[in-house]
Amino acid sequence: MKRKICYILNPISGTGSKDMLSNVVAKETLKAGIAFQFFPSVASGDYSFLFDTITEERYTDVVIIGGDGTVNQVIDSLKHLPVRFGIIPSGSGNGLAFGAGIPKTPVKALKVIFKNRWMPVDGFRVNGKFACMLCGLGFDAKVAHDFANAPQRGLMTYVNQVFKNFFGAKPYLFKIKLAETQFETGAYFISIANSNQFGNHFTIAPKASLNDGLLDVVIVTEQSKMAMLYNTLIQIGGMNKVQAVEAVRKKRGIIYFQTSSIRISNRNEAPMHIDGEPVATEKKLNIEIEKSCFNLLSDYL
Ligand SMILES: Nc1ncnc2c1ncn2[C@@H]1O[C@H](COP(=O)(O)OP(=O)(O)OP(=O)(O)O)[C@@H](O)[C@H]1O
Repeated sequence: MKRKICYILNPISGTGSKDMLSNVVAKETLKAGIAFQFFPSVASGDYSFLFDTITEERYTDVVIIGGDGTVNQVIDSLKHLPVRFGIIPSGSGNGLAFGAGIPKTPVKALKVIFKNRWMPVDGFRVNGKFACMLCGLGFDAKVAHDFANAPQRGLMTYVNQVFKNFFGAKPYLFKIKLAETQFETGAYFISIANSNQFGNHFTIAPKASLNDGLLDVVIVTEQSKMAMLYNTLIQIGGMNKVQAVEAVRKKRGIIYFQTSSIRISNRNEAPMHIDGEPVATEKKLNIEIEKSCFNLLSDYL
């Protein structure tokens, strides 16, 4: 079947000029001899208006020009259609794209798309809500909420929000429930990761794979701020080993394990984000992997 690309471009993601970017994309796609059309992203995140167009006009690929929030919304809306998804990273973090080895430079990202190689990727559900990259509770979610209210996007705004929040950060109380064990712990934040990173190559879950059927859970427990900084560096550096799930228990420092499902009682209603987008938090969370639920254009495998 002849390829036809539906580009969905978010005009407000990240900080770069979208006019320049769409010109590059159009020029390179024409050069590659592939039919295409641009569609704007929508703030509601509901792309059902594209169902008929994609089916009737036989689009084979949907390529998102945006960040993780847009990637989440587009894939959640359209993954039941027989299309492959691609990403031209142009958000502030780009955690899924970078986790899948997609380059930041648009021309290089387009090369990956034109190669037409893809891999199945897992998603997961948080109380039924779709996630493809990362769900966070606590500190990083507070940062995501403040970032969403900031007048500007981009990496520098994100870094500013991290510093602003760091000194006032407090631990929240959680109960972790796994098939194998359960325990209560105070924690600054919990990351439930499918991609290995928050974005910007900040690898909070260095052993995470996009298609192993497992979520990497990282619990940064109650400890001094200095110890938290030190242990987070150890975690990012890949020196904190993944524990066997049967051996997971309450401990100081950072708890790191892999599981296909987890239940969390969020006792103090710690704030929550899904794929970097702030969402209303919930007291009881049921989180489950959705194995190989979409195909991503990537030559990473
Ligand atoms: N046309 C639009 N107008 C206003 N907002 C939009 C529009 N399209 C999408 N959005 C919103 O833009 C927000 C941010 O998008 P996105 O996640 O792509 O960028 P980012 O936050 O800068 O990057 P990242 O998530 O990688 O950090 C999402 O909440 C999405 O709903």
